[in-house]
Amino acid sequence: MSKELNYAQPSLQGTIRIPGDKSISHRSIMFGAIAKGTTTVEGFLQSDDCLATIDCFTKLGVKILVEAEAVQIISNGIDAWNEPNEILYTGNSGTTTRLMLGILAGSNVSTILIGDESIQKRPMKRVTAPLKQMGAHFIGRDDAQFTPIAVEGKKLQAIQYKMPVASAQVKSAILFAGLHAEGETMVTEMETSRDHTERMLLHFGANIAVEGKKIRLQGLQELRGTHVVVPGDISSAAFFLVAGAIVPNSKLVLQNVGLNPTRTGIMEVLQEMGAKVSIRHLNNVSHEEIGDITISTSELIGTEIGGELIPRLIDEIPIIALLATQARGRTVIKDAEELKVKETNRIDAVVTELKKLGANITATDDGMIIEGPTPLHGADLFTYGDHRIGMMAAIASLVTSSAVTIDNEICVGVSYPNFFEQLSSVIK
Ligand SMILES: O=C(O)C1=C[C@@H](OP(=O)(O)O)[C@@H](O)[C@H](O)C1
Ligand SMILES: C=C(OP(=O)(O)O)C(=O)O
Repeated sequence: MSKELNYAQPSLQGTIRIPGDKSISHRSIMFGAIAKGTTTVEGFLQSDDCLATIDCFTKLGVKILVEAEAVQIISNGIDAWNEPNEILYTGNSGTTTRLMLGILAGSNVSTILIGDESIQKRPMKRVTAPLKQMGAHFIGRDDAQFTPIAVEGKKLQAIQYKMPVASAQVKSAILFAGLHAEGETMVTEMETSRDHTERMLLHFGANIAVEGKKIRLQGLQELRGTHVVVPGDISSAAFFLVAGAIVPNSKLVLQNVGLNPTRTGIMEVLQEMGAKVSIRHLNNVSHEEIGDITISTSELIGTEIGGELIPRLIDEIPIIALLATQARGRTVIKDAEELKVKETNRIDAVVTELKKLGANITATDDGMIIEGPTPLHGADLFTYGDHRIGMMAAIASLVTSSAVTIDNEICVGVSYPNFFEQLSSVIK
């Protein structure tokens, strides 16, 4: 369904409680299903992607009760799962698809995984190849590069794996498989990526050792159900961080934001660009840091973003590109080829759509170059069915001189179902 966004010179004021982190919500269900006993989750993100994860485990016979943000998972452990009589549908979710491949590889069930049109184009060999080295058995298009993929659960062997790509999904798929493999699995990262899997392993009582970019996990450990509190998603907060900084006369307080350092690249970029941003009420929940962030309208300057920062802000790049259109000077985003294999090719999508609004932005092989500040005007924008492109377009419309229309507002439900309600609540 298309949506017209027409805000006449708004200012943004107020407080938003940021909904649950998508990565942590997925993992809370996965670990709850693997562990023996009852797991309770608080602050769960009821978005399309996370519900796809719940649906997969329900089909495997795990009992999962969802009541708004509270979830209860009752499981007798991975060995008690049923062989499903239906195909597991992972929807639009790369995280569900790749992590499930790692989990199912070492289970004792046979299953088939399929996703939506976007998932069917996203590369899976980055997980199926190392998992095969551990003894996993997959059948799928192009040597298990693309879904649908059939998985026959097998006894696995530990692996020592040096990652060729900075990806938390690849790391996590191997760690999940390693948990059900004989011996000690060691993963060495190229760059540090989000470490929610490692932290949740600790939270569920597993023995895991992390030394710099090396992670060691002893196989065949039994996990026990526990209570998990999910912090707010900094990738969702990012849209309001940028809105608060670029919309005139604005001040926003974002509560309950996850501040795990493997995710806070956008905070460093905002500070580097001169944004008026501060953090208060730092706290810890379930092995994750949280806090409240205040942001106000700022004079911004261009910056360079690359190297180890990229995995720590990978999903925020579309909205950071919009931020850069309103900053003085040049912003260079590099080392971000991974954007090409997200829900859509996010280098092409961001550059094409921001150009329609009048931005001075050029695609490069591994990112983009933006010159600013540029006044933006309205246009009909295409989301490519990608939630992060849809939300970037909505935030852009707050600073355009005329209306922006987006072709699909529903896609925001993948990670942020109440995005438009929360946006409306702070527009004055
Ligand atoms: O592990 C995760 O929860 C995620 C890892 C990242 O993907 P990659 O591992 O492909 O970089 C990120 O883009 C995705 O939104 C969530
Ligand atoms: C890339 C994303 O998620 P996934 O890989 O789980 O589809 C995202 O949320 O931006």
